[in-house]
Amino acid sequence: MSEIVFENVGHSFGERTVLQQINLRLSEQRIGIVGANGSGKSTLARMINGLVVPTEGRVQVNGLDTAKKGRDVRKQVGFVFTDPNHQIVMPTVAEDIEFSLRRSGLGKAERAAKVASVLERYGLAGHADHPTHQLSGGQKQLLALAAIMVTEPNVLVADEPTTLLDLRNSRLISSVFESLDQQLIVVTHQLDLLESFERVLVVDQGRVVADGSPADSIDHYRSLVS
Ligand SMILES: Nc1ncnc2c1ncn2[C@@H]1O[C@H](COP(=O)(O)OP(=O)(O)OP(=O)(O)O)[C@@H](O)[C@H]1O
Repeated sequence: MSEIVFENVGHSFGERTVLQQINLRLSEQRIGIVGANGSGKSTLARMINGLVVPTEGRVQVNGLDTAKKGRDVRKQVGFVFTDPNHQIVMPTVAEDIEFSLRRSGLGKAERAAKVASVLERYGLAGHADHPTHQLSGGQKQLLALAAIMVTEPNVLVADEPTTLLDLRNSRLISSVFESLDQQLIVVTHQLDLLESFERVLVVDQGRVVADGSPADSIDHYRSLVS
């Protein structure tokens, strides 16, 4: 399992401090992050692959400092954005997934086999040749996830990966998450997704205010809003 370490981390956008005094050692397989809108969850998640670098302290992934080794960190950490339009780049579903393998060094047949396997796993097998712009929002979310997972990252960070999904596809993602071998860190407002996770963090006004089992953390989160 990977180890992600936050050491006295803070982040400010200009004058605005959005995260402060974050100290974490994340080595569990499945970790959830919950909290109110604007509390700093996405900023925290983006720090794990160096998309956002701390303005105070440091973040390390398996010993690599995200501020200094961003490229190497991103080879290990796949990131799925809330809005799949941010990461879909190719005209068709299969091409988009294959695009992720362009630097893999794999031959054409191996790439095709990997693409076929993730299409199947993410419920997109019937859509291989569909234009990506014609997919529904939920199908785009599945495609964005498939295009990251085909690269087999050590860590997957997903920022609200089920917001656009119907019940069936949300269950599909839930079962995919349960079967992943990789470390998984999910920011979500869908609390039932986290029931089987090892650890859940609650972020409130830029701080981690609870950190424990899903039941305890979710109780704490509920108490913040009641
Ligand atoms: N690039 C940026 N420049 C300035 N402020 C930003 C930027 N990105 C985020 N913020 C601010 O940082 C704060 C935390 O945002 P963040 O997206 O991390 O919250 P969140 O907990 O993920 O919220 P949500 O649940 O609504 O997605 C917000 O007040 C937001 O306006």
